Amino acid sequence: MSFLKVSGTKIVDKDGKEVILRGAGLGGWMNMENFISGYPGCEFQIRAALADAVGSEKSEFFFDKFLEYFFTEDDAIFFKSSGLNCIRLPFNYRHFEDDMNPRVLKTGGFKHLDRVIDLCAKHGIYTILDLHTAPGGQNTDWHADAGTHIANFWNHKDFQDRTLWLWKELAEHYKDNTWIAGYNPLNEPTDPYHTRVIDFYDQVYKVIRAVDPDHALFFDGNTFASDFSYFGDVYKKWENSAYAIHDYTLFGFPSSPEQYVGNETQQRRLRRSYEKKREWMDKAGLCVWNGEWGPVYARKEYDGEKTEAINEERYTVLKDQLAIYNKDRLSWSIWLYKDIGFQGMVFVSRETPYMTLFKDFLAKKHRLAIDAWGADETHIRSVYQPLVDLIKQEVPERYQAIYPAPVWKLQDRIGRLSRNILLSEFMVKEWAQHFVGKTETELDEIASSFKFNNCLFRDGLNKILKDNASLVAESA
Ligand SMILES: O[C@@H]1[C@@H](O)[C@H](O[C@@H]2CO[C@@H](O[C@@H]3CO[C@@H](O)[C@H](O)[C@H]3O)[C@H](O)[C@H]2O)OC[C@H]1O
Repeated sequence: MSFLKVSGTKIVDKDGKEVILRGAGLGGWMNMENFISGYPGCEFQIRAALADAVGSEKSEFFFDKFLEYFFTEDDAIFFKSSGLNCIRLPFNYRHFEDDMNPRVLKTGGFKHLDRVIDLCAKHGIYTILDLHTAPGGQNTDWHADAGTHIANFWNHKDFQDRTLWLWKELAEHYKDNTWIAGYNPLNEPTDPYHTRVIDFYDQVYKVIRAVDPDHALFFDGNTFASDFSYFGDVYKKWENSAYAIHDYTLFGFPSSPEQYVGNETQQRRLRRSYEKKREWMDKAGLCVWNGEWGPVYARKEYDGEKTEAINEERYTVLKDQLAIYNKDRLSWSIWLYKDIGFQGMVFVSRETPYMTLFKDFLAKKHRLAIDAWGADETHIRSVYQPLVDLIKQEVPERYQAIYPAPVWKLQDRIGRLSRNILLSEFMVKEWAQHFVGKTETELDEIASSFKFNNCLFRDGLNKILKDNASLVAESA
């Protein structure tokens, strides 16, 4: 077994044979996220709140069990049987470094990461290591686990230096592992100046290469992996590197401007928005990896009778995206492998202890639209409209678009700050309170809700992925 390499526009094995990586992201695991696992706000907040509520011993026990059950050998077997060959593994820097004890490696961080990498390898699945959360927050959203919309990673050299230190440690640890297809040094940067991200990549490239000359690097574009327009000819300095877009389309979300029927105009729009993201790579003849994409799905408990029709529409979007990717022989990683029922290939059954315990709380979260991802907030829009109106009235139009505009419209910014950050913050203790008085056995049962055999399958999605795997195998 030898390392995969980037050669021109392709990923190849040791014989120069093309390998197309098709897989999914293990979001919500070593970087937990609100809509994936059902808590409010950010991971660092719920971890602190749980420790406050039940003590640090029980809290650590619960999270360790959660990490263990979230991905086991059954998951690897199912994943492989879906015709997929690569898992993107997002992780939070906090597993490896404590903010109060910087630059001291927490070796316990490797416990589950090593375990899952080895399990995947055993079943012939490559992995890509994705630093989803860096000190200070490398982007403006909840999944950077910073608790704020200011991506302070770009404002403090020390946050960047700590991340360089961490990548050196990780590269040392994994440099000989040929089942790791590569490193994805930073998920979805949002650098308002567009240049600091390139400087950082250049530094991280050097730090990793000094200890690990072999693994491929996958660099996300700026502004949530969508924009390479400032990258110029920097690629000439970086060998064995691919470039990652995240190809989400509005058509796959409740905020879609129209019903998606896959007509010619809609397909053209789908392709155009994808091509725009990869323009720079195509001009320079570089390798593209689509590190995240995929629709979200309707749920019976919230969307009622419309559920099936909505999901059929989303599957049409999914198939049309796959057709585009197949034509380009694109490597991709769909978002998401497992969650509590919004986007994952598999999801925790509503009958489990976790979902029963949080039934009412989850309904409240949905009613208040506090998770930003795929939220339909039309029913509570009037509450926030006065704030939108006030800003529109008092702030000159030319100052209303703050980066990451235009990706974030004024309405989105207000939603992120007022619901996803502020309102969520008020619900953190309430989430933790659900665990008070539970014994270790009960905590174990709650965590085991995330085990593969306690999950249901999103059959429509899995069938499309499996059929696609057979299709591409035939035409290979
Ligand atoms: O952890 C993931 C996270 O990586 C992912 O981030 C979001 C990606 O999409 C961003 O918005 C898109 C920007 O480009 C436009 O063309 C698309 O229409 C938008 O969807 C969004 O701001 C990021 O938060 O999201 C899911 C998380 O679980």
